Amino acid sequence: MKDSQNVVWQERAEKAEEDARFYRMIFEKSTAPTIVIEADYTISRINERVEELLGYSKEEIEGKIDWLRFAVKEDLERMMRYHHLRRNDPAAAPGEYECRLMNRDGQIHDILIKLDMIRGTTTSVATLVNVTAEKEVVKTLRQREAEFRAIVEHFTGFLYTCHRDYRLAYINGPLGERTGKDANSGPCYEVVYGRTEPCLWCENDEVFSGKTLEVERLDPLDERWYSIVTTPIGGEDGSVLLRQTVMVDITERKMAEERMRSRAALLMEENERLKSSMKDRYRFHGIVGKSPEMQCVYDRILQAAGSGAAVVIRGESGTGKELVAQAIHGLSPRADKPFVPVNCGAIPETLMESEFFGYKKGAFTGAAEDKKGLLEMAGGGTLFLDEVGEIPLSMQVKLLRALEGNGFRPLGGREHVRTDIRIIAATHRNMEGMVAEGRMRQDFFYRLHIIPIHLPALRKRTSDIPLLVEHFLSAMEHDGGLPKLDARIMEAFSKYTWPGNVRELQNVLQRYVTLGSLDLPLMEEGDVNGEMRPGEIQNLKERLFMREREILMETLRRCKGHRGHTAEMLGIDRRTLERKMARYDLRGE
Ligand SMILES: Nc1ncnc2c1ncn2[C@@H]1O[C@H](COP(=O)(O)OP(=O)(O)OP(=O)(O)O)[C@@H](O)[C@H]1O
Repeated sequence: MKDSQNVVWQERAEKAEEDARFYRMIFEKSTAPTIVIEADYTISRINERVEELLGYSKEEIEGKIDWLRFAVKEDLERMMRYHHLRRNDPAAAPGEYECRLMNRDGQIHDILIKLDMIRGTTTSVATLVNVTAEKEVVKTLRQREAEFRAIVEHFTGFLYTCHRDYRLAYINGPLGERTGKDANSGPCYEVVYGRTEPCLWCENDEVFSGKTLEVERLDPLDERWYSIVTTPIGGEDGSVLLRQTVMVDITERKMAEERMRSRAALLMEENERLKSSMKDRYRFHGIVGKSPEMQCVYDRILQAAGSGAAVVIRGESGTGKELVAQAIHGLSPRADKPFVPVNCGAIPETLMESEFFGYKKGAFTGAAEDKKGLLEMAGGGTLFLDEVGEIPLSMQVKLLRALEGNGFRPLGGREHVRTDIRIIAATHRNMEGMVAEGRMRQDFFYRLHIIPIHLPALRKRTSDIPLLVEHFLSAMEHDGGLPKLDARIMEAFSKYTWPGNVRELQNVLQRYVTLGSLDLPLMEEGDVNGEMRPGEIQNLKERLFMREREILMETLRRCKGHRGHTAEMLGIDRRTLERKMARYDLRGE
């Protein structure tokens, strides 16, 4: 009997031991750091997670270290208070609270402690939940909220949020100042817009269905224009909680637009007037000619003037390319800004950069003071690049960069300069051919070749010759009136090929007025001089004069206007050539 009793007790003891092992294992392997605290603060047991959290081993802690040893100074008093309360008046002690514990390395963790007493003892069990990361997130969110609040408060525009029923939830400082009211003063339409009912333009339902809306309106309260952007503010479940409205004063922009619009309307009117009054246009902004070819040119000029895009004027030398460029500029909104013509072929390659971009004092020997470049000089206006085909490839890249809005740096300068210029280019060369031969960059070509205008050679529009003759002769001063040109001469004029185009015609007539003789070099139909002035024989001096001029013109033409080459071909120095060109009124581009 006694033996069987022993067996029962033994079995019970074994079961109890097994249970204890089981619970011990659960305690040990629990994923939450757990500690057992005695009444005198001693830690009697910890699990593995506590070892990880506090950096001490079981052997170092259990029965040896005081629980309060890990508490930070600021929390100490509170933790002691709870410890006693829990043992004397358990209902009054909090079941969980937050505190900060310091580990072996001095690292501080934010811990949420959940505590319970072991019934019938003065021992408590505490589970420690490390909430450091969560606390950090909350802290960052708070910081961010404070930043946003500061931004919103300092935002110079007006900002408010309101509920679906127009009740205001928030108004920012500037709006409060403007209205002298706060968010509790009434619905948005009353406080912000001084109305007695919802604004007609307010799409409240649209915004609460998730749409962002923008309107521009003139506020009758202060007669200023506002851009009003209204956006939904959503809750986490995707519903719209509030409507946020931002109002930015755009009065200046609106007025600038208005000025532009009226200027454009004026220009349109002017263009229309010009078009209608010139069904049979004989002259157009200083350009003379009534041929159908020139009527097309006039239309293109009007188009170009209204557009602001880059223009390329193509045509032989002397066809009036610069005149056309001036007309475009004069009819465009830039008319009151500079028109800067530049003959690209006349600028030595080494000086190109300083000519276009300018330089700063001391940039190189001889740079005694700052000098503005052509791009800056033409700021707001038009830069006319005559003989654009003469710009070397390296310079094309730099110009392109400047024109694409990247700006440029004057030589010796540190800062980038950006100018707003319109480019009109001109050339007598075959630009496509130059691109194909690699002498013109393709991107440069496309940047310029937006509105091409082709100027016909004079031989292709001989119907304009009488008008041009009349135009030039009447502009030339002459004692005793102008000699008349008879029909045969006019006929000879219309048969001549005019390699120098209108400029050549102008020069021929100038000679006629000053020397009294009419001389057409390379005349195809014989010499009309004698017929024009019967009985009068030119003296040697006059003949030599004409001959020399003719030779110069021809050589310049062959050398495509290059003065250095022309001088070399003629065996004279460049200065002598230039003196003679001035005397004979020749241009050598
Ligand atoms: N249609 C025209 N009506 C009046 N004058 C003209 C006309 N075409 C050209 N001219 C005159 O002829 C001269 C040469 O014109 P312009 O300089 O504009 O020609 P261009 O084509 O630019 O010449 P280049 O290619 O040699 O620079 C100027 O004096 C200009 O006033």
